[in-house]
Amino acid sequence: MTTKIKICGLTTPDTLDVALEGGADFVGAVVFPKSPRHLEPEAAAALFERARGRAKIVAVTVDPDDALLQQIARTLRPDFIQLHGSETPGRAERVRALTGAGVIKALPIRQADDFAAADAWSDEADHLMFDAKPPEGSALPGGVGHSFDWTLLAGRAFRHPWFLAGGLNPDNVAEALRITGTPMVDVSSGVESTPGVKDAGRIAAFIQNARRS
Ligand SMILES: O=C(O)c1ccccc1N[C@@H]1O[C@H](COP(=O)(O)O)[C@@H](O)[C@H]1O
Repeated sequence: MTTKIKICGLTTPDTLDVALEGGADFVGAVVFPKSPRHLEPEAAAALFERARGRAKIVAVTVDPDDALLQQIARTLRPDFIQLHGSETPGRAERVRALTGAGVIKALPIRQADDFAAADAWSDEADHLMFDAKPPEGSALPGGVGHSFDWTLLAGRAFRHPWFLAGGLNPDNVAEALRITGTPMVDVSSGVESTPGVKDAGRIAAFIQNARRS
């Protein structure tokens, strides 16, 4: 089966177009003011309209309150809300009701027992995303280019197609696919020249290398 690809934290028309022309399946807008990739919902809506119907639009959020979810639903109208904070499974139903979007839940992984949280989400999330636990003191829960030990995924099965995230880049995505057999990959800082600045060549190379694997 073809690997599904999500390019996250896009902030410019040029780099969004490279992702779309390369055939990205998901494109992500980060709505989190502490992130160097942050876009206000209205700005994200204006930028991502060109992606509608071409790739699934994902709003990446961290513990969003109801008002923010409603604002995102009204403006950006994403296909998915990515929950990248300490949301509980009980929150998913409310997220769906407020936004009409599907739910991607990111779970931070450092060691084998971190996968225990996946069980409680298996009925609640459309897709789980296994991302590396960020280093101590990091201001961001994701988007920091940190990876976890991919062999921790060996022999695990999940109810829905899931994403591998954290520290992926054009040079390691083939190996990540070989080791984990993940059906979906997600990348942000690994296709940037500096934090928050996407690099068109790296986006194209990432997609090409993921597809070739
Ligand atoms: O990208 C961000 O700034 C961000 C902010 C807050 C929550 C999540 C964020 N990014 C997500 O983290 C993954 C992994 O990032 P990376 O590839 O290791 O840089 C990214 O794809 C986003 O889904």
